[in-house]
Amino acid sequence: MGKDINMFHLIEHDVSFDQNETEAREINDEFAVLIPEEDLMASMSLNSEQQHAYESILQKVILNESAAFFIDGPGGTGKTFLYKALLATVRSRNLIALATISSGVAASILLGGRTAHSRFKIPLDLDKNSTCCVSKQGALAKLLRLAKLIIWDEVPMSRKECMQALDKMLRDITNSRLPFGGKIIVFGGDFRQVLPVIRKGTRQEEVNASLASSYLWSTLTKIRLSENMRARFDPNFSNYLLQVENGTTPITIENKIKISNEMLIPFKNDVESLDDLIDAVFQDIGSYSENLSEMTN
Ligand SMILES: Nc1ncnc2c1ncn2[C@@H]1O[C@H](COP(=O)(O)OP(=O)(O)OP(=O)(O)O)[C@@H](O)[C@H]1O
Repeated sequence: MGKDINMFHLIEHDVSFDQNETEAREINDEFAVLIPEEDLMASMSLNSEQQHAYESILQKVILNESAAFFIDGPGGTGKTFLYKALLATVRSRNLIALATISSGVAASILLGGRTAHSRFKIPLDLDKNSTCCVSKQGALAKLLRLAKLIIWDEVPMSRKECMQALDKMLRDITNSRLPFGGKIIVFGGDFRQVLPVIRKGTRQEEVNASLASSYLWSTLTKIRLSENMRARFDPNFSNYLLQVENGTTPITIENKIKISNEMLIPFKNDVESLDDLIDAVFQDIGSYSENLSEMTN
């Protein structure tokens, strides 16, 4: 547990926080999250797989029906694009949608995004009986009960006990036996990317630690995205990426991935080849300072 600020005697009188004020702040902060125009428009340019996911999830929000999804998609298939469309649509109806993600850096990609550990108060030392440090009467519990949609991206890299702790806590604060207390949860990620880190663990131990090995896995509706939107104008490259992720690329004798010749920049010398590489990857790098969104995309 954190320390009480009053222990440090920084000022003469004790600092106390009013429960109602804290509640109001937690909730107002969520209502105050900006909704970018481009996220609102995103729902109009979804591909057919994203559209199917978007409609299935939104229908549950509209009907207020319990549901838990897993969006399974290799890198670049538009998972983040889909979350942005969902968050914007739900928030534009003046409803609370919480955006969380397993890693800190990535939390900044989704507006209002927080790490799942911080948002749900998941303890760092976890075992199968752990639950989140959320008081049933507290401000966070109230916010979670109000939330119409909870998104947790990059879930394959978190240990299953994290999602199980969330499940237990939500059942507790909602007094419900339904998975995740009947809330609408969208997990997403790609098991081909990063699995939970287990110190000196074997591949099997990593798999056993992941959500796919949890009792929760069978309760999730799986929706697959397969069209690589990042490399959609380059089908050869997008097929190649999929082969790498599926472990089906040809490998060289040193057990390294073989990159096909058309993807290689021929070596001339250190300086020229580095320039060629930068030009090939970034094309018009000088223009990026004027257009940040082009750089991030
Ligand atoms: N329907 C769409 N229309 C136009 N652009 C899209 C669409 N879906 C995704 N994109 C674009 O494709 C790129 C990849 O999408 P996104 O970042 O959402 O993929 P991702 O599945 O989250 O990838 P990763 O797993 O690598 O994080 C982004 O530039 C995004 O803006």
